[in-house]
Amino acid sequence: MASSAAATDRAALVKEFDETHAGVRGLVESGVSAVPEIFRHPDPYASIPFAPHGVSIPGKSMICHYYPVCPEPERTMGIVPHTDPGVLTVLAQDAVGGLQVKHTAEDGGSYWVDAKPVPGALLINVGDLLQIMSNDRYKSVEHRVIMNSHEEARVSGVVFFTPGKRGALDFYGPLPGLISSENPPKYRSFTMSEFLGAFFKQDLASKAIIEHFKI
Ligand SMILES: O=C(O)CCC(=O)C(=O)O
Ligand SMILES: [Fe+2]
Repeated sequence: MASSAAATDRAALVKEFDETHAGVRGLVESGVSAVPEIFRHPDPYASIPFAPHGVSIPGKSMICHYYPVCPEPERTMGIVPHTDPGVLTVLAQDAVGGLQVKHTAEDGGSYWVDAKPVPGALLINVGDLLQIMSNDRYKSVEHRVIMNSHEEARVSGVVFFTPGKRGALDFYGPLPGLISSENPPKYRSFTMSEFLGAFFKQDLASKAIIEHFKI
């Protein structure tokens, strides 16, 4: 994150620029070919461990899924049951539907519930890392996609948020503030490279990562 001194300097420079009334067109007309410093924003996520990842910020990745029309949808699966490995997932689906979430009832029995498409809505999934960081306060959600249409292809867009800090000394595990003698850690700590290594070694099996780091 930029220091407050740097932020103040930038604010002063922007004000000075505004007062010239040159505007961006003025800059172009005077032949400026590189983006001036005042238009370059400091990375607001630089000091945040769970930074979302855009063009240059590690920790966020986007996948778009295309599920083609299937002549026998009941004989296949769009995506097999799994939990997402990261902290949070943000998902947008079209109107075709097919996403299902596993619900476990109080008697321990479980069944699949349709996550019906709602126009304009984004769906947020808790991932394995959030389950670990919260020491099981939040549980990662098991989900799958069934092929439920004979006529229409399905499209979804998914953004996975994972920690941006991936150094050899950046450890993850249950957050210290949540741990006490009544609530001892249920998971050991690990680096992101160990976590991602464990994820890529397994197939998509639900909760496998959670089990891997359990104490
Ligand atoms: O397509 C969907 O609705 C779900 C995709 C998904 O679960 C995933 O990419 O992890
Ligand atoms: Fe998923």
